[in-house]
Amino acid sequence: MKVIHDKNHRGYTPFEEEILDPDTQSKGDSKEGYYVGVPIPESDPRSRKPLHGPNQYPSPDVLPGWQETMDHYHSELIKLSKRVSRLIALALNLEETYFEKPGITDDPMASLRLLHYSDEKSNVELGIYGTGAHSDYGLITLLATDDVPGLQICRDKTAVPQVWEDVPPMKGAYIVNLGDMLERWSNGLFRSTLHRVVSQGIERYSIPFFFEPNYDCLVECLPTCCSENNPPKYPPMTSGNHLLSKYKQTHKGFVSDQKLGSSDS
Ligand SMILES: O=C(O)CCC(=O)C(=O)O
Ligand SMILES: [Fe+2]
Repeated sequence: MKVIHDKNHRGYTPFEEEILDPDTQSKGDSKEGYYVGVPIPESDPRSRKPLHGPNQYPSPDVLPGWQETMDHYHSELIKLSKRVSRLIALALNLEETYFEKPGITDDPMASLRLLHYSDEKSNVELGIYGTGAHSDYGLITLLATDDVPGLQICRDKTAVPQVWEDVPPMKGAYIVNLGDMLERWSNGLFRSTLHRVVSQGIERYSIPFFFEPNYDCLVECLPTCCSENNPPKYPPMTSGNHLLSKYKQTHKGFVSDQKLGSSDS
């Protein structure tokens, strides 16, 4: 297929291509998806960075208006994510626009993903999931779902055994999941949400929007989140390296080329 998932992490991913919890799952997630990122033309110098480049759009003859609709929705979700980030900044005793500052999310690596789950029923004992347990990688995720249940969260990631709760679908609302980078920035004050999809044997559609900081943004403990008695718990890391290492672990089909600035971590 021409629009298959490419080195810039855009396009189509087939069923079972992603495996979000390799330790627990006996096979890949029973979902297919389509990634749409920030559209960056080849002529733009930013396209030399890993995970940056043009989107893959189906031909307008097949899906007229699709490109315009996706690009518009994507850009609206960036604006909404920034508004939500202001609440988080205020809660962390930071300037309201802290996360919008140059170098943080002024050139974000935001991915919209159109997901379709098959009617395969999940089986927790056999390690078969719609989506294996994971937390998202960035700052926040805005998740829109249809009215088919299946999403579950685990409030306490460290509890043994883990307790999973259903998240009922809510019309017209986004589910906001906190990501790993926010957990690291806030020194664990905000914890990234552990979640999974246990499919009920009914097809399901969802659209997560992953709002991730600039590729080169260094995510390190915020000054308002540490003290002498509460030193930083996580080493600093860049947003880009975190994403690249996660994609390599969880996507069978992901092969990033060695563009400027990419490194394994
Ligand atoms: O389909 C859902 O409700 C969740 C999907 C998800 O967690 C993800 O793609 O990261
Ligand atoms: Fe997720």
